[in-house]
Amino acid sequence: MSALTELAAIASTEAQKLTNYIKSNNLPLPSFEVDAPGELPIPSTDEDLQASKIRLLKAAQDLQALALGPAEDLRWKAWNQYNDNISLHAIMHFRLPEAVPVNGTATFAEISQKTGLKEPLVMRFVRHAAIYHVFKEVSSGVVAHTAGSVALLDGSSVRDWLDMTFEEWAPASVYAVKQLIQSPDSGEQSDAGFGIAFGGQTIFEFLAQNPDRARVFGLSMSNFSKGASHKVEHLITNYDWPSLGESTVVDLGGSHGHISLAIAKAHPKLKFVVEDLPGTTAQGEEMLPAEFKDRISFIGHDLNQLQPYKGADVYMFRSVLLNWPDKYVVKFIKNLVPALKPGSKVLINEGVLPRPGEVSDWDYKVLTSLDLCMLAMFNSKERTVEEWEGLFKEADPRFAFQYARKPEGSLLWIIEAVWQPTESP
Ligand SMILES: C[S@@+](CC[C@H](N)C(=O)[O-])C[C@H]1O[C@@H](n2cnc3c(N)ncnc32)[C@H](O)[C@@H]1O
Repeated sequence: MSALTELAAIASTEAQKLTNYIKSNNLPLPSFEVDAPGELPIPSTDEDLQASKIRLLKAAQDLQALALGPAEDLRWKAWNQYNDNISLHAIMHFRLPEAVPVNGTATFAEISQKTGLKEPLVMRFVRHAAIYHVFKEVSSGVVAHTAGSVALLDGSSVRDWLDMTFEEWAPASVYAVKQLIQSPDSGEQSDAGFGIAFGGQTIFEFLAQNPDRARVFGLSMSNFSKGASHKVEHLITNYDWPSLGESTVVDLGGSHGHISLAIAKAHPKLKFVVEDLPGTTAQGEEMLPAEFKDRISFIGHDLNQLQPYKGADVYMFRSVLLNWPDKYVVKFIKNLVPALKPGSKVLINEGVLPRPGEVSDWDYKVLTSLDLCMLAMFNSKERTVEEWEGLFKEADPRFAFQYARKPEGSLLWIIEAVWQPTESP
């Protein structure tokens, strides 16, 4: 068997297995049509089916690479990644999805009239995006939605993510390598690719001055936390919250408070203090449902300053420290010390960089690309377990590192250290 036929056989076997499950459970089959399911309808808890899906994805990706050969594969990968995004970015920015009725059609001229984008440009963007099933041209010049274009409608979960990717993350990635040439030894966020693209600002300085973009960033984080690998449920069910009783948890870099809110719903005895930069916490306060106002409060706080809330039981960093170079992570942990009481826990819920083969191919791809994204955006990185442990030691040897474990299906690990001031010098 050639590698090509072997991969095709794997793809066929796995696709059949997934289809059998979907059919035997009378679930909707995946398609590009407007009424297609939002995701492959297989349970996130079924490891066997999830592994099957990952083998299918890997086989499909490798098939394309082999069918093209190495030079052409690289040529088109690099080229398409940039150009595909032009049509998608334009479709999002000029709100083309809103200009087409979900179960009807609109002409290029009608879309142009509603969006203000010139008709020839509407045609170019729609025809290009339709290649990857975002819209379809049902007859010449007449456009209908697909599952992909519906996913971009206002209020959909992926829209903010794409918005943030196009507006902030993509320009940063273009300059990632330039940063390594200009300032290879820098330990500063402001030197990252983002800084080169945005006049020396860090993303957080930029967001502080652009509340509209801060809102999109916050919503993206909240949506990301709903994706299978970053679901907050992994943290809710795999950390021993019940043993804390009536405790207070400080959620550092807690954005609009969506993580605290989700944990608060599941564990009614806990109280939360969400800390973030003042603009973000002000937005979070506005968005907080009234029934949680007695259990969730907000403090505008810069991680660079000493921790203002003293004596909490848990200080939690979730998806925060990966944004910072090592010296800042050490500083942020040190800044907690004067506020800690013996037994206070520092809980970290962040990615851990695995070695090749330690996690599925899909997870490995997500984590390594997140690692590079951290480089471009923040001059930072994803870390190994040993690196996490080392950062606590460097911050203060009186932290007792407890464990780092990965909940099943989650890309975010649960890492805990306890403040034990009497046990070490
Ligand atoms: C990647 S988001 C994570 C949000 C949330 N914890 C989650 O899991 O979805 C990082 C957060 O850190 C906040 N942040 C960045 N710099 C900060 C600083 N100097 N002080 C406090 N928070 C900061 C950002 O505003 C943002 O909300």
